[in-house]
Amino acid sequence: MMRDGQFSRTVACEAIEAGLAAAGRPLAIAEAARTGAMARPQIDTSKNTISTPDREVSILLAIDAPRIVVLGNVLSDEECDILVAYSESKMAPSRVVGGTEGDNVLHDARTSSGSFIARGEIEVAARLEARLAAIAQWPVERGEGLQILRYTKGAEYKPHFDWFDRAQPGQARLFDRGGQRVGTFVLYLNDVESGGGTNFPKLGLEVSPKKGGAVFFSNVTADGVPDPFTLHGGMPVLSGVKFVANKWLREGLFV
Ligand SMILES: O=C(O)CCC(=O)C(=O)O
Ligand SMILES: [Fe+2]
Repeated sequence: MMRDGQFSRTVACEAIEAGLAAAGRPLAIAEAARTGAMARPQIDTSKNTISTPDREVSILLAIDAPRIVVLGNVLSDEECDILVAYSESKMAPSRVVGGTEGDNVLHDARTSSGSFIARGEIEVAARLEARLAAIAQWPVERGEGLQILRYTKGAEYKPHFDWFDRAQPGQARLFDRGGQRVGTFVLYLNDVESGGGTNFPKLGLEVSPKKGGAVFFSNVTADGVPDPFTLHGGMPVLSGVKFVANKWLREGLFV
């Protein structure tokens, strides 16, 4: 594409992505076919650790399909504390995507409180975003901001999918800004006294919250279609409090 007589790859990519989104096509898959790039976020689990620009992250568990990777040492204790302190002042009851207009609504299935930190809003967020981009080999520009959640005793998030469903009223328009949610990081920001694991009921798997650790899962299969085995939830907190940060990775640019 020409702009001021020069070829602009960014502008060309944006135009292609906008066209594919309008046609309802999976962006990352089509782009992967065209450029040889990856179709979904990918974590290299061939070694026991991953080097990021500023931190060695450890791999604690890896499952191929659905793709799930449990990670340790993703954040320092201090980074966790900063994110919790920063977000606590602006917590509001969590909502789920569910309105007929694609809006967010209150729902019994999700009883946490939450707040958003936009990409790069604070230095710690920017640092973490660069780290997660290195871990998942997925550009920062294809990620949403951070969603911080606080679960007090008894609070939970019942099993659900993170991907958007075109067939649901109101959800189709969520694809307009960045396409499908192809990957999820749930980052644990504190140690929970009891309860509060992230469970995958179709797999019989429960990930225990561990401060600074995380679970990553790919919401789509290698073919780019939603993976029903990623059904997951936040188990009720039995004692103590639980803080997590969610980071959702999109198939296209999230701007
Ligand atoms: O709190 C958890 O362990 C999971 C949270 C989650 O799945 C979500 O917020 O979408
Ligand atoms: Fe989720």
